[in-house]
Amino acid sequence: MARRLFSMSTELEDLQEKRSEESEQSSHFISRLPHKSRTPGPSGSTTESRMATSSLLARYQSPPARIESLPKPSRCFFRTSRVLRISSHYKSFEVRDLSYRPPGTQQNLLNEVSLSLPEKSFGLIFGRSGSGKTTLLQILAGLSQPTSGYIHIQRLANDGKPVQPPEALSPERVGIVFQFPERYFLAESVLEEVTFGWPRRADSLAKEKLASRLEAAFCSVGLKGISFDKDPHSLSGGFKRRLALAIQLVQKPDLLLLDEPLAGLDWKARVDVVNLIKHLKMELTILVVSHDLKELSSLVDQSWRMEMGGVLKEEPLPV
Ligand SMILES: Nc1ncnc2c1ncn2[C@@H]1O[C@H](COP(=O)(O)OP(=O)(O)OP(=O)(O)O)[C@@H](O)[C@H]1O
Repeated sequence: MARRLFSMSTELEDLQEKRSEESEQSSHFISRLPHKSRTPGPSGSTTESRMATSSLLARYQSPPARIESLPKPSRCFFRTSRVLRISSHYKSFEVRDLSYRPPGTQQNLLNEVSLSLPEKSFGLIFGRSGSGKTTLLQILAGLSQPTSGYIHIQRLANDGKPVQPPEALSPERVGIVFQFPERYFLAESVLEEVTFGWPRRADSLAKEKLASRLEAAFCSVGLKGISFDKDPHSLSGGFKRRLALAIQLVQKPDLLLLDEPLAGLDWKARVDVVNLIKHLKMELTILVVSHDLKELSSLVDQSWRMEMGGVLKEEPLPV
């Protein structure tokens, strides 16, 4: 499969020429959308536009990121099975005293949010609609700048003590899959969708690397063997989510953010996505915002409630 992908490189270059034109059109599209700092009204339309803007920005500014349903995750899993780690250190994602007030507004949407999540664990944020959960994910993905506070990676010894000063978390190391990611698919084929935003003139080594990452990502979400010519809009709900997830996994993120990964899926696709996330958790640190607490509860290592006014409190899932 990697060889096949590699041989598609010329096609890819043509495609990316086209993409550059599309990119201009998309920038135009972005400029036509309401500015992210504009105060949205209560209706869904402005929120929808905001999400579309963020989705496009995520795919242009940082390596692309987003999810879907499936047959069992294939065994050719991303970086394969769990490796016995003989290390006295581990990493933890740390958010400290993070506040956010959109430019031009008078009120903080997030207020001194702090959380820490050890690598290869699963964190879940729940809470009422409008409390600021998605806003937090967007900041962690680097799509908005916090007004104050820090987002760090901290290396810790097994006794939990820091072994060196914290490093800033680079947005390139973060993947984000928005709610209903399929609504933001832009391309007419799976190949175009997944290669959106790839470097236009990659050398053959870089292309080979991307092709092998793509193979691993498709494998890990159970999309191996899918036709690259297929229209992504014609995939089932679950497969669209898988494609959106694969787009993010190509970049090998350290932290994967999922906003309502089960929203809008039928029961079978929901079960599939939960199983897929369970497998991904062996390799990645995952932070999810969701109202589907029951279905995700078996995966949760840590959970927080976001209270109205953007105040985050560590709290077990309600039973
Ligand atoms: N850039 C912005 N400017 C002004 N207000 C904003 C901006 N972004 C988000 N908001 C508002 O902040 C509040 C929190 O929105 P957010 O989408 O983060 O909530 P949420 O907890 O994820 O809600 P839901 O569970 O419904 O998805 C909402 O009232 C939203 O309209």
